[in-house]
Amino acid sequence: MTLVSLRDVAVSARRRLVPAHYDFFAGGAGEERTLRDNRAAFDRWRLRPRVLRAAGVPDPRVELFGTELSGPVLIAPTAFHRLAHPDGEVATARAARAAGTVMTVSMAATRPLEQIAATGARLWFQLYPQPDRDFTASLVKRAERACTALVVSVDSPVLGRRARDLRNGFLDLPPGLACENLRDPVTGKVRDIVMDPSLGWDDIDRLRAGTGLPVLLKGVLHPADAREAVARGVDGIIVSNHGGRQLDNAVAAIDALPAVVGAVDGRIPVLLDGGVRRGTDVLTALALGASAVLVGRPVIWGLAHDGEAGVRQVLSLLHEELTGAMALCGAATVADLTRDLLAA
Ligand SMILES: Cc1cc2nc3c(=O)[nH]c(=O)nc-3n(C[C@H](O)[C@H](O)[C@H](O)COP(=O)(O)O)c2cc1C
Ligand SMILES: O=C(O)C(=O)c1ccccc1
Repeated sequence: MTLVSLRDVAVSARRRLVPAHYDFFAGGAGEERTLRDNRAAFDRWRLRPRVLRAAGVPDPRVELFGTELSGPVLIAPTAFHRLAHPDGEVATARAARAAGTVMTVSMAATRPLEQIAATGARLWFQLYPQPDRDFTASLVKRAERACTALVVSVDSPVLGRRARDLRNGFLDLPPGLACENLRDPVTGKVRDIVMDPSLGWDDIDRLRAGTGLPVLLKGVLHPADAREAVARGVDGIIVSNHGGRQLDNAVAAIDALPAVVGAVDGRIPVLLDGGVRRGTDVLTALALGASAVLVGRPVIWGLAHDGEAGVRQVLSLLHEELTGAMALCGAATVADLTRDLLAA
């Protein structure tokens, strides 16, 4: 079958995955209202293209924290890639490298960070700061050797209640798979990831003070939090509701974006994830002030479909769709993706 959109890749992935694993990847918290709304909110936007701009072939490149990327679509951190494909995160990283974009490695990756870095991909590391501060510091040290930014997930003081996983009894990885970056090098034992409800701004200050890497906060939806992040010297914000997997009834990511962009007022990059499935979704997010977007599930579906090649396909479909939509809007570069291109 020829795959002409991310929807086709998702269909193929569903056929290949064990149902409980498919549900783990696809599912959200509670009634899955936020999960659905991430998509529905993009569906509501309409574009008002410009004509006769003589824009030529669009150039979608962006620069983030001093590095140039082939386009504004990055890979969001997602857990357990080896559940989708035996190569796991190594395949994802190879695809990111081929596409010229960043892969954000999840703290719950099933390959060691050093192996993922050996692909030569540009990596960011996603961190759930652990109550054991020495352990957290040691993880940050490892990330500094392999990655160019730290993404701190701040939307998970507890794990969301996900009905599909509860029903399926999906609690943990099957034997043979583990969160390799939580393995103790001496004992070989793997720690559990702790969601820390005591995490506060002081912890963000301490993390920042302890690393030279740019620090992004992932999971910000409220403009007051965005303002606080800027005041504390945070380097970037990812507007996200964790793909609808944490707080159900949380606002759709694209609906939360404008107020956050307003609060940040250009001082640091604002990225977005949640429900990005089309080039026109990327275009909409950038027109609303995002510097770039990330995709979570589509990457998993690509992996399940065909490993590295499947993820490459997902990234190139989005790239093709975006450049096509830019051309049709008369946009030569991402700087031309302005608010006036959106109807209403
Ligand atoms: C299966 C799965 C696992 C995830 N694991 C993590 C994780 O380990 N850390 C994290 O910060 N976010 C995690 N996320 C959230 C993603 O980073 C991202 O916010 C979300 O998937 C974006 O929505 P999308 O899937 O609609 O693109 C996960 C999402 C999914 C679907
Ligand atoms: O963050 C998530 O959404 C997620 O599914 C997860 C699962 C296990 C460990 C860490 C994160």
